[in-house]
Order: sequence, then structure tokens, then C-alpha cells
Amino acid sequence: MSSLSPIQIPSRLPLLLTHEGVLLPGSTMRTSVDSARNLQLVRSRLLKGTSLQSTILGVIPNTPDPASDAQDLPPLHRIGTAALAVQVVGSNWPKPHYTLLITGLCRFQIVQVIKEKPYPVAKVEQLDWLEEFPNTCKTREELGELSEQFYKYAVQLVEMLDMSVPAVAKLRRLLDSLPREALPDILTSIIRTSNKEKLQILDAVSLEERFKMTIPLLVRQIEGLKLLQKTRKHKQDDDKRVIAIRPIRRITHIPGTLEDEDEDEDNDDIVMLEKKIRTSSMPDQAHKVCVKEIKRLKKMPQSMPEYALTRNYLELMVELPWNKSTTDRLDIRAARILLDNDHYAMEKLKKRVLEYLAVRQLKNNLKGPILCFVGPPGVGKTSVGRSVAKTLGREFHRIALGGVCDQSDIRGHRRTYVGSMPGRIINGLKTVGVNNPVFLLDEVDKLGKSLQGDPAAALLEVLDPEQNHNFTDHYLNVAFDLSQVLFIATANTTATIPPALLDRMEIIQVPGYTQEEKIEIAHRHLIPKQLEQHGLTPQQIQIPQVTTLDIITRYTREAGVRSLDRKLGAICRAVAVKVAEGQHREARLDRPDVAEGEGYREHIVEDTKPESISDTTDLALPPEMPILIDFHALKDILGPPMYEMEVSERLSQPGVAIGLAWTPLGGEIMFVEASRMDGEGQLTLTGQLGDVMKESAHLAISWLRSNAKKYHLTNGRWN
Ligand SMILES: Nc1ncnc2c1ncn2[C@@H]1O[C@H](COP(=O)(O)OP(=O)(O)OP(=O)(O)O)[C@@H](O)[C@H]1O
Repeated sequence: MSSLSPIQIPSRLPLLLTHEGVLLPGSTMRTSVDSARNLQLVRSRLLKGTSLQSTILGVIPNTPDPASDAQDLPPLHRIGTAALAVQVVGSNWPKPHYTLLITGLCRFQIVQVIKEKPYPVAKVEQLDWLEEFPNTCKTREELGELSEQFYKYAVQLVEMLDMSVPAVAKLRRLLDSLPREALPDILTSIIRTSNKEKLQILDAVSLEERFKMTIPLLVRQIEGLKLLQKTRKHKQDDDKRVIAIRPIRRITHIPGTLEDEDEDEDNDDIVMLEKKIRTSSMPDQAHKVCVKEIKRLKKMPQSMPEYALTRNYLELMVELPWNKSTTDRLDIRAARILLDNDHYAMEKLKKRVLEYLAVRQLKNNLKGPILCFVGPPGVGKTSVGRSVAKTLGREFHRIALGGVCDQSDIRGHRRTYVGSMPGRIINGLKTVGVNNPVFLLDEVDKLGKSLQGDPAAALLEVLDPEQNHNFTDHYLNVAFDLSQVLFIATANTTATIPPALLDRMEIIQVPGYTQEEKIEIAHRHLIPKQLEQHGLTPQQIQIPQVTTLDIITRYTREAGVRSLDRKLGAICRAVAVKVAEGQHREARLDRPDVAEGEGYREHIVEDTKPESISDTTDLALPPEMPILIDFHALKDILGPPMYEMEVSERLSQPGVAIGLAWTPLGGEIMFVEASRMDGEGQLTLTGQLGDVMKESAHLAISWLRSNAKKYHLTNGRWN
């Protein structure tokens, strides 16, 4: 009998906590790593380490690792298996995780846990040395007998299997070439055993105990096999393969075999998945693909990386809402009321949306057009999209396209990629669970382009009503009908939207708001919303219209109302502090031990200045409700005004004219100032002007020169 060269493991090992499966020395296992501590271990030891030693881990079985590393380390199983990480595969789907291929080296025992974070490291004592039988005569003899008996059963079992299967033939050869003391571990991991049994074998540190415990497992397997062969005699030889080494998932219950709970669960999952595929209402083409994939999955050993990929794929396929939709409740009058309630002004936009909805009411399967709301930020494009979904009674999903520069973001990755995922459209459908949601494609003007393809081109297929009933995501590789989805796009400008994409959409301009409109929006929508978010009531805070106007003109400069909303939020926060402080003080003052009698109260009343929001002295009384936000309070909370109305001041100087400018963020006014000075008669332009502006300036001076006589401008002045 040959002996393996003894393995010496490091005295300190990083610990990988596993819950599924038990790794025995001499066997190989795939394990999924997704908890915070285990992920850290893989990243810092396996992916960064370069030495062989850095790939040796201590695998602790039967120890669920808490999902977050903030939680304490669970009680660790005493005995573990030192393992060599042979392969690391990373994936992002359905969540970031690694799959490790690990080979067991030998048993070890934890002596002391040295550190717990970011991953546990322990001082360990090696238990297996893979040496030959101990030398004491009695044990040697006893063990010799035991090992003979064990070997006999092992050979009997292997010979009952189909020797034409290469793995079986290899196992037969291994039985002869491996040292006997390594066989109990290896055979236990190969034959059908439960995790509990494997754990018992792992805990059996003495060789004698290990042989004794493994023999009944072999006998059980042999009996089970005999029975199976008897009952399946009529079937083809092929069935032998079924029970062959490990494709256990397909085997029906083997009498006499203790069913492993985990494997049963797995088995159940596959059966469930198959059932779901059978009962799902997916189209024929998709159904065929799923049936083919589930057949492959059943034949696949669970340890193959492709197993997880195929399973995820099938799970997505059954989850997708191929035929599930919500019923539209379309009532144009209700829709009008709802839109009016949610949004002030925006008449043009609301009119067009209502027209669109009206046509849908009359013709249910309306093909296109795709609406695209274009306007400056914060004018309510996104929230109108949300209201449309609400009026239709449909699910709403927002897809942010800003900065997307990879076409696989839209169309998914092919499944051959590691970490492949479906695109955002399919993902969105999975999230909403129906095939007729409202998809808001936010910021279509901010799509990028890169070496990974042009996402705008991928969107063309999605948005074209003639093509999108056959949309094929690379990950799914079968067509999904998007024709029921209502797409609404938003953009700040049409200038950067690719023409082909622009052509497929109906542009609706959403202009910025006037001051009056902003005041109305603030009082009807923004202030009530902010009060609710901050737990305030109108009895506690009062913001008059002049204050809102002050905020609009002196603290914000925008076409929409987003900054206004933020400023109102800041005011509510400050008032919330005052109200909370007030309640606290009221409670304190009511307590006789704190408010040393009436005199104390009177004293404060005398000293208190008229109510101001900035008053933070500890002695102040609770502010009187409602707290009025006047200009002083505004200054206290928001600081000094950021913008001044400078028009009249600047226009009073001769030589200053007002120009109008347009930007995607809204209109701007600018001052053009001309001043005369001594010199060579040259025109000096400042302010980083564009060509058109420069030309205008030259034009102006040329005009002056050509009309100098008419206006009595003497030559001397111009030269
Ligand atoms: N007319 C309006 N009536 C009521 N609330 C409005 C109105 N316009 C904008 N709002 C509010 O302003 C906030 C910002 O709106 P929203 O996020 O929809 O802007 P947007 O135009 O989509 O901006 P962006 O282009 O930056 O995405 C929301 O809270 C929205 O409810």
C-alpha cells in the first residue's frame, strides 16, 4: 500500500464558513460565497494573495455565516477541513457572489480564533497526517481487518455500477492506487450520504472509527442499488448511470437510503421549476428553450458553474410576466382630475397626455407614438410620467439612462459571459411583474457611446412599435413582446438625442415656470408635501406668499421647482427643530422641579425678545404657533440672499443693454456693457464670447461708424 506524502498546513488559517455540503479530505466541492465575511476572505486572500499558502483555507462546515459582518461570529464547528482553492469564479447575478472550487487536504481542529474581522482567522492544529496505520500491533491488526472489509464492500459497490462510464472506471482504478486510509473520506463524499453523515465522518478523527462508520454507509448503498436494479430490470442499462456516482438529483427514492435533506430540497426545487415551466403561459418558443434547458440542468452535476447559471436563467424565464397584465382603467374625466390635482399649470403637456389617453381608450391596442417630454430639470416631467401610470392603473418603472454607455445595459449580456445579466428592460419587467407597465426612460439625452456599443441603437428596437413585439434580450435569447409596454421618455434637450431615436418619439416641450406659477406650485403641492415629510402641520408653520416669492427670486435661479422644493425642505427642517425643542421645553417647564415656581416663568417672559426663528437661547419659551416665516426668518435659515435683482440698478448706467440667452436649464438674461476709452480705436471684447456674439459686436460698431455723421459723432472721437 502506498502512502501519500504528508501534508503540512500553516498553523494559522483563514476560515471559510459554509453551511451547504461538507468537504471531506481528498474530495472536491464547489461552494458559493455570498456573505460579507466570506466575500472579504476571497477578495483579500484568494484574489490578492500570490503564494500557494494564500490559497489554503480552513473550511468550517455546518456554520451559517451571518449575512452582515456587523453580526457576531456564530459558534464554529470544532473540526474543519483545510482546503486548497483551485478556482474562483465571480458573478454579479442575482447578487455579487463567488463560486469556489475547493479540494480538501486534511482535518484540523480550531485551537483559538485570533481575529474575527474582516474575516475570521484561527490558530489550528492539524489532525490528519495521512500516514500509514499506527504501529501498535493490536490496532494494526484490527485496522487491517477493518480496512480489508471496507475495501471489499467498496469494490463490490463499484462493480455494481456501469463500468463503461469513465468516472466509474476511474474510481475502480483509484480504489487500488489510493492508500486505504484515504478511502473512507473519498468514498463517503462520492456515495449517497446526507450532510449529517458526512459531518460524522469528518468528526471521526481516529481512523478506526472512520472505517467503522463508513462500512454501514457502503452496505446501505449496495442494498439500495440491488433493489433498484431489481425494480428497474425492464429498463435499459442506461439506468445504471443514473445511480452512478453523483447525478443524484434524478434518482427517485432508493429504498433503504437515508434521504439527504439538502439534496431533497434541491431535488424539490428542480421539480418545482419544471412544474412552473410546464404551467407557465410563456410562448411556445420560450417554452421549448426552457424544456431543453431543464433537461440539461437535470443531467448536470450541481458543482458545475453552469448549473447555477442555467438555474438562474430558468428562474428568470418562469418569473417573467409573459402573459400577465393589469387591466387598464381608463376614464378620461378621472384622468383629467388626477393630472390637475397632481400638477399645477403645464396645460400643453396635460392636454397632449389626455389626448393620448383618450385615443387609447377608443383603440386599446394603440401602436405608438412614444411620448418624449423635453424641458429643463425640475419641471415635473418624471412626475407626470408617474401620474400617467396612476391614471391608467398601471405599474410604473423608471429606467435611468443618464450615463449608460453600454448597449448590454439595454439588451443584456449573452449568457456565455461570466456574470451575464439581462438588460434593464427585462429586469424592469421582472420587477413590476406585468407585461404592460409604464416605463419611464429618464434622461434619454444623456445616453453615452463607448466601445461596448451604442445604447441608443439598442433603444431603437425597444421604442419602435413595429419591432418591439419581438424584442430579443441577449440574455434571454428568445423574443419578448414589449408592445403592451407604454414607454415615456424624458430629456432636457433634443440636441443630444440621436436623430434616429428622436424620429421615433413625439416631442412635447415642457417649458419652465413663471414666478406666479412657481408660487402656486409651492403653495398647492410643495409646501403640503414638505410639511407631511417633516411631520409638521399648517398650525405649526406659516409661509406667506411674499416669502415664497423671496425664495424664488433671491434664493433660486431655475426654470423648474427643484431648488425651491429643497429650500422649502430646509425651512421645514429648521421649524421642526424649533417645534421639537418647544415641546421639550414645554414639558420641562410644566415640571415643578425644573421650573422653579411661577417667578421663573415670569422672568423669562419679560426677557424674551419678539419671536424669531434664530432664537436658540436655552431660556426661550416655546415659540408661538404657527411660526411665521418672514424675511428675517428666511435669512436666518437660508443665509443671505444668493441673487439680487440687479436689472434696474445696472440699466441706469449708460451703455448697458439686456441680452436674452437660452440654455437647456432655462432662459437667462445677460448684460451687455459697452464703454468708451482712449486708445487706437480698436474694439476689445471680453467675457468668452462665441463667434455670433463677436460678430454682433463688430456689426454694432460698424453701424455706428457708418452713421457717425447722422448722429454728429465727430471723427476725432473715433480715431
Ligand atoms: N407643475 C407641478 N405641479 C406640482 N409639482 C410639480 C410641478 N412641477 C414639478 N413639480 C415637483 O417638482 C419636483 C421635481 O419634478 P421632477 O423630478 O418630475 O422633474 P423632472 O422634470 O423630471 O426633472 P429632471 O429632468 O431633472 O429629471 C417633483 O417633486 C414634482 O412633484
